[in-house]
Amino acid sequence: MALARLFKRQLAAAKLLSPAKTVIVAVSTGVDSMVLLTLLQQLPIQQRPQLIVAHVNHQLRRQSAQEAAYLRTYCDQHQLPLRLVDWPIDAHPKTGVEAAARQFRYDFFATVLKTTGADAVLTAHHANDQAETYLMKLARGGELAQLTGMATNRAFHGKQLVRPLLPFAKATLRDYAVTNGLTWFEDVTNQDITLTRNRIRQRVVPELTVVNPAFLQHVAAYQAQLQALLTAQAQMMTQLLPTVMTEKNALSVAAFTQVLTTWQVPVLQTWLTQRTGQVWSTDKLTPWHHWILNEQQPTGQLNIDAHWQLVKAAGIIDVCPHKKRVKKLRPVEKNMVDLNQWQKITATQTAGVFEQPPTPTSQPFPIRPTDWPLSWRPWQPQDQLTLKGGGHQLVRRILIDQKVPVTQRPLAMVLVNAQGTVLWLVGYKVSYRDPQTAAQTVFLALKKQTESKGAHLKR
Ligand SMILES: Nc1ncnc2c1ncn2[C@@H]1O[C@H](COP(=O)(O)OP(=O)(O)OP(=O)(O)O)[C@@H](O)[C@H]1O
Repeated sequence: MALARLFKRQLAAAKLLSPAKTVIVAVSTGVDSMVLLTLLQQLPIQQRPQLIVAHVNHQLRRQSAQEAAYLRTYCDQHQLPLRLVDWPIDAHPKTGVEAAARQFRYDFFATVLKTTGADAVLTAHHANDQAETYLMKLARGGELAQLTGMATNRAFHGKQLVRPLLPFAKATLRDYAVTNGLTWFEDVTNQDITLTRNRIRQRVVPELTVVNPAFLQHVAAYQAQLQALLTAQAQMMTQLLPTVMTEKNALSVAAFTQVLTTWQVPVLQTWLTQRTGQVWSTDKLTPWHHWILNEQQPTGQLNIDAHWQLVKAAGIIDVCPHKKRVKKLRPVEKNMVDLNQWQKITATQTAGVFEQPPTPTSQPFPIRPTDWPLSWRPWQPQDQLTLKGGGHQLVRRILIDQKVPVTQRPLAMVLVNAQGTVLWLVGYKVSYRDPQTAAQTVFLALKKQTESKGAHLKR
């Protein structure tokens, strides 16, 4: 049948159509992920990757325990290895439960990936999920690039996160489930139309599908076109940028005005991103663009955020850190680690170093006697982590790479040893250390209590 054939093509594109590969199948027991699991099980044995089922019992609904029990029986009957974890009720935050559940889920998938040495995590996102997210982002506003949507395949903890059902409509998956007599559980919260996604799912997408039955395909086609345009724009920028930059990587106003007006804002955006390592939204850039071109104001300074300012003089624009800020930096306060104790290290983060893992997502770390005492402190500009292979990466760079919002970056904390070496950028990355060189393993754990606005939209 068409679904099975196309599905196989998706797996082949991700290079997973082989018994030599191992995949983690994220199964929620909803119809989509039960179809994903069944399609994988139906693959011919000589092509089927090794399957490991992963499930998080979020303990958010009364039927959660029933779903977990069903999946346990299902996996027993089909001889499928199952990794199941409970999200402890006392770890549920008061607000932002959805985002926190998602964070816990992906942390768990990452742990399973690491401990099993699997090649990929597979989720059952489909074309309706893609269109819903697209419409939500359209309504919310933001950068055009965000409308490109979820990728079928993206990097995930050094491996892949693959969404092989992305080309398929939910209705196609449901038909498959009914035809093949699958058992699944409906999420009762899906009926709650006060939730934005559900309102779009139940009201907007069906209406647009009445307007044109090919609506889902059209969303996918627009996203592909947009991706192609963004790629072309990025190439264009690599050609334009050198024409406007001085030897010291500042911006020459005379050269900048020679650029076609429509390209000036993207050029400014690319230049600023290269110089600051931050992403700047287009709507913020418009007034700065006017300021740069304003001949009535040949010199001056413009604060563009809490850290950076544009400086205009002698026909040159440069971007520099605020001097005032640097002077105002307070001396770094350190807090000693109490082994086997949760410690509130910031207003929103509680972390600890333990001899036994207190949560499934705790990260093992090989510790040496000379490391003690350990301390928590805010990160400093020179802080860096050791990478496997001996290289180093600046904490600043890690926060940028992980797309931590600019406002959140100063709040990040590090765990340091007695020599001041950074062992953990809390919540983001653990420094590499060869286990052979350590006497003991400790476990680094974090309880998060925050939700970032719109975090449930992140893919
Ligand atoms: N409790 C769970 N256990 C295992 N996998 C899950 C669980 N919940 C969701 N998934 C996986 O994630 C996919 C998407 O689920 P869902 O649409 O509910 O998540 P989302 O929060 O909207 O998406 P995302 O996880 O990308 O934010 C599911 O099809 C399934 O593969």
